[in-house]
Amino acid sequence: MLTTQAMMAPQPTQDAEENVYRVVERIYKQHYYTPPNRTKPVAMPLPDLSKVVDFEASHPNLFEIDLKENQHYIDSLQAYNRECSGLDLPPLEQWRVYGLKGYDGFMYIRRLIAPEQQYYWMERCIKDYPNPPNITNLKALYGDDAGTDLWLRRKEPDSMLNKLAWCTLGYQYDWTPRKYHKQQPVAFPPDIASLTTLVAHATGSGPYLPEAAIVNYYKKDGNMGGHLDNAEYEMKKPIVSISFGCDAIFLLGGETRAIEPIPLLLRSGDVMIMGGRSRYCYHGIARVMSDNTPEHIKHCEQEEYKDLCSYMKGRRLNINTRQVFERE
Ligand SMILES: O=C(O)CCC(=O)C(=O)O
Ligand SMILES: [Fe+2]
Repeated sequence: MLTTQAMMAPQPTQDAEENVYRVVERIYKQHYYTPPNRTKPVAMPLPDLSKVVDFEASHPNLFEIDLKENQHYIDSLQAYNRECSGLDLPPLEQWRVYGLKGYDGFMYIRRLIAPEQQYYWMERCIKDYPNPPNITNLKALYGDDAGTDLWLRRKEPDSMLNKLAWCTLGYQYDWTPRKYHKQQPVAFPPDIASLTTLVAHATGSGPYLPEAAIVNYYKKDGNMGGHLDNAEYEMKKPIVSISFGCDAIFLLGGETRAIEPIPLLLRSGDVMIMGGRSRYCYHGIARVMSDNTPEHIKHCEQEEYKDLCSYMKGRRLNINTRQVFERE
């Protein structure tokens, strides 16, 4: 997978029929144009969003999934997780889980992470995860320590916070050969491990060992090109993907770019489980909806999170985890 446009390998030109993924991506992407009497480009108006699947509304391709069968196991796991990292998730019977027709193994949990908890995760993403020994996109450009204390140093003239695009946790993925380094991984954050293990168990994908994660930092109107995540040796285990900040239009495509992708609206606090067929499908972020900063971020009432929330206006964060190696 590729996180910044700068890192994207040039794509061979394909006609529209072969690359319908790209065609749909262009529809939703933020475009700019420079009117004749202006010097600065202006944003084009929003495209028609009526085809975007919104998990907050009903849609013929969505169906609700009942997880109650796993209740006993999840109760104990949840108690354990709450103790070790204070994840304050709703009880399982309140989880609203959706499946998507045609994508066996794909699940979407709506509003799993309450606004209060979202502040915690956004703070971790911005203040902690980019610090060494974790690796960020800044390392290749500015050296090993470039990701250190980005938040504390945000007001310094040479602050690099705005250039942060991704950080990798656990087993380090090397973008050039597109492989994982098998050497001793960097310690995986226990809070992300608890949350994603719990989600995987609750949705029937346990045991799950999150061994690598990517945190993506999207700027205003940002996007991520369509890609496959197929570098993991274990592909039967899902990618667990969590959204924070502005809404985004995610495209879930097929096994090739010739299959038309479905646009999905991802919202802050929602969790997506890309398992089964969807684990092998092209996907990406066509657009961050920067005008839709959620209320609890736009008008944060909590003193300690006000600065963080003001930074998050127009932005989006995503944490996604992978089990890299086959076990048992
Ligand atoms: O930001 C997202 O929701 C998608 C991220 C993604 O696909 C990736 O990092 O591989
Ligand atoms: Fe991906």
